[in-house]
Amino acid sequence: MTDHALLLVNLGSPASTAVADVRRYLNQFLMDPYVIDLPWPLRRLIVAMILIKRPAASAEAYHSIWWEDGSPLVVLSRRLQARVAEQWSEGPVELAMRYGEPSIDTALQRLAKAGVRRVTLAPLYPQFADSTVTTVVEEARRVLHSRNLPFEVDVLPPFYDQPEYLAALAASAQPYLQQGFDHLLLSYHGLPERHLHKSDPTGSHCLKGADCCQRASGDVLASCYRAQCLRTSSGFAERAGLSDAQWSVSFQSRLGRAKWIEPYTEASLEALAKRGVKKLLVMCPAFVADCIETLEEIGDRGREQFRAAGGEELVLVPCLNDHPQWVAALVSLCRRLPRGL
Ligand SMILES: C=CC1=C(C)c2cc3[nH]c(cc4nc(cc5[nH]c(cc1n2)c(C)c5CCC(=O)O)C(CCC(=O)O)=C4C)c(C)c3C=C
Ligand SMILES: [Fe+2]
Ligand SMILES: [Fe+2]
Repeated sequence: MTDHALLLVNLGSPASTAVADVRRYLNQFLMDPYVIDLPWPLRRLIVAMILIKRPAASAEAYHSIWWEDGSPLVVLSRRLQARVAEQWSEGPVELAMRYGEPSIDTALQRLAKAGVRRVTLAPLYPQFADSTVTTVVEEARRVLHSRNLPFEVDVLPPFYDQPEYLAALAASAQPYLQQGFDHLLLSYHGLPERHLHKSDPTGSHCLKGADCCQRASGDVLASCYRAQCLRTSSGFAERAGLSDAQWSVSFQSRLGRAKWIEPYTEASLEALAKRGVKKLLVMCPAFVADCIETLEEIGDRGREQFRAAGGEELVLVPCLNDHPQWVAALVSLCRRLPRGL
């Protein structure tokens, strides 16, 4: 069978580090109602305000991490696509970005031209969030409908607790853990608390007690990003042979004034340094490819914050990128887990 395609989808990056390109990208990203989940007029107003200063600041940050062949996130996702294509014998492997290029629309049209019959859509996010997974699925649904594409489509669900994924994460971190360290911080992309309340199907879970995410199960666990981050963390720590005292979890990349899920990475970096941690490892398991949020926010600014608070060395553990065990895990997950769209 060679007519079963795989469509890998990551978040996307600006086309270049020019302020105009960063503004265009941020506008598309932040106007997504799954990202800023407010009624259109209010969202338009807030995004217009963000777009006054942020494009220039973000362009500078992108410039500091940009590679000769483009955005790290896009370059690394392309490498992953190439490695996965070597193992996916069922059909073509395409890559799309939710924002910017190549779009989901372009990729699905390419697959239609290639004559595929079935598409497995793989959002490259281990943990569920409306702002990542749902928006990818809904955009694919919109394109399929508006272009009347004839595919059978299934979707890789979040794989935050899947053994292949956790084993790949542990294998990729192993060389760094072996170097010795005082503490490991698992820093995940943050989310506004409001998003967690919205996705909670019971209306009774989420942030109402200190350990609510730790105790989550069933439908609640399936929709709670924070709970899934905690599961990834404990699953990873168990496989890596870490004791509870050796690691902790935090959430980075806050934007705006709303309350985001805690603890915040900035506060954790400072608290760990003040507690006497000298050598800190940081992993970012919400991202499967290194990007501005890992390289610049943690690798540059986070390192400075940690040192300013008295820490000595912050080592950023690379994301899974195109690690061979991750490539094999992703192929295996895409064969084993997908459910109908
Ligand atoms: C309301 C704002 C945002 C939400 C919600 C959000 C969720 C979210 N994002 C990722 C993954 C990535 N985000 C990236 C960059 C980025 N994220 C936001 C805002 C929200 N993200 C902004 C404004 C930016 C742009 C950079 C900046 O100006 O600071 C990236 C990196 C993209 C790159 O080009 O490198 C990723 C990846 C997840 C996983 C997530 C929810 C869990
Ligand atoms: Fe983000
Ligand atoms: Fe929760």
